[in-house]
Amino acid sequence: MIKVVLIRHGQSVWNVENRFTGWTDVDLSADGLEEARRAGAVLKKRGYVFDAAYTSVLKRAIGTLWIVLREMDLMWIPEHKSWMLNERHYGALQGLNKAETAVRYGEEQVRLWRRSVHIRPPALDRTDDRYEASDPRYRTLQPGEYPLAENLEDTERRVLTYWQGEIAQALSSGKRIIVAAHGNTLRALVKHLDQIPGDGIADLNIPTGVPLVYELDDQLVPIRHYYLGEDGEIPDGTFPAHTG
Ligand SMILES: O=C(O)[C@@H](CO)OP(=O)(O)O
Repeated sequence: MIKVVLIRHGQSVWNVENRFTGWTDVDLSADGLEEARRAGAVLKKRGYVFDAAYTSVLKRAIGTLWIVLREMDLMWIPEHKSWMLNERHYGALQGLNKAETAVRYGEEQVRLWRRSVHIRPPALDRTDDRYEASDPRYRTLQPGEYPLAENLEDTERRVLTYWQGEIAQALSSGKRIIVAAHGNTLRALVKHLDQIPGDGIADLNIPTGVPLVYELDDQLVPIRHYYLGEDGEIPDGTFPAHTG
């Protein structure tokens, strides 16, 4: 049986400020640092060991991974970073306060921007300071590949390209893997693994800093999944919806 551990980064400073974050590279909050430390301690206590780690090029996910690996005394394992595991690009909403945006555009519009699989948030303009295509970390993107705004389907496409090209192969070759990523990146991955059609994923909110374990068969089809807390396995659905 194959196991993969997914973990959403710990709470970020923009989760606290309730801002649309996307590809903005914000730090973990004090609580987020502590969530990551606890996650590492829980994984160690439960006997988990990893051979390799995968994360995005954003410091809230990288930092979470580093803290987890430090707690587990596994800082030496190979780490693979890719923009394909970045959070969903939130376009021109990045930086705006979610509650203020709901007052301005209406709750329903904001719900669609946040949770619809098909609707994209307003696009970023290429002249906007938040358009960071020239940042060195994005130099491997092809011309036009840097997103101006993504819906969940767009995110799912790139996450699955990376999953199938890199992570699935590592899992199939027997490597024990942890993936430290983001709320919507992991929702996209869960949508794929559990074959959740259409907008069925809309109500799934993955909590920050809690290991989510997927047990998979040889074909990487899920057998079962659960969160890992201080007292052991926590069935999915017992976490309150996360709004950050
Ligand atoms: O702002 C974001 O990038 C994400 C994750 O925090 O938010 P949401 O839950 O609205 O998709």
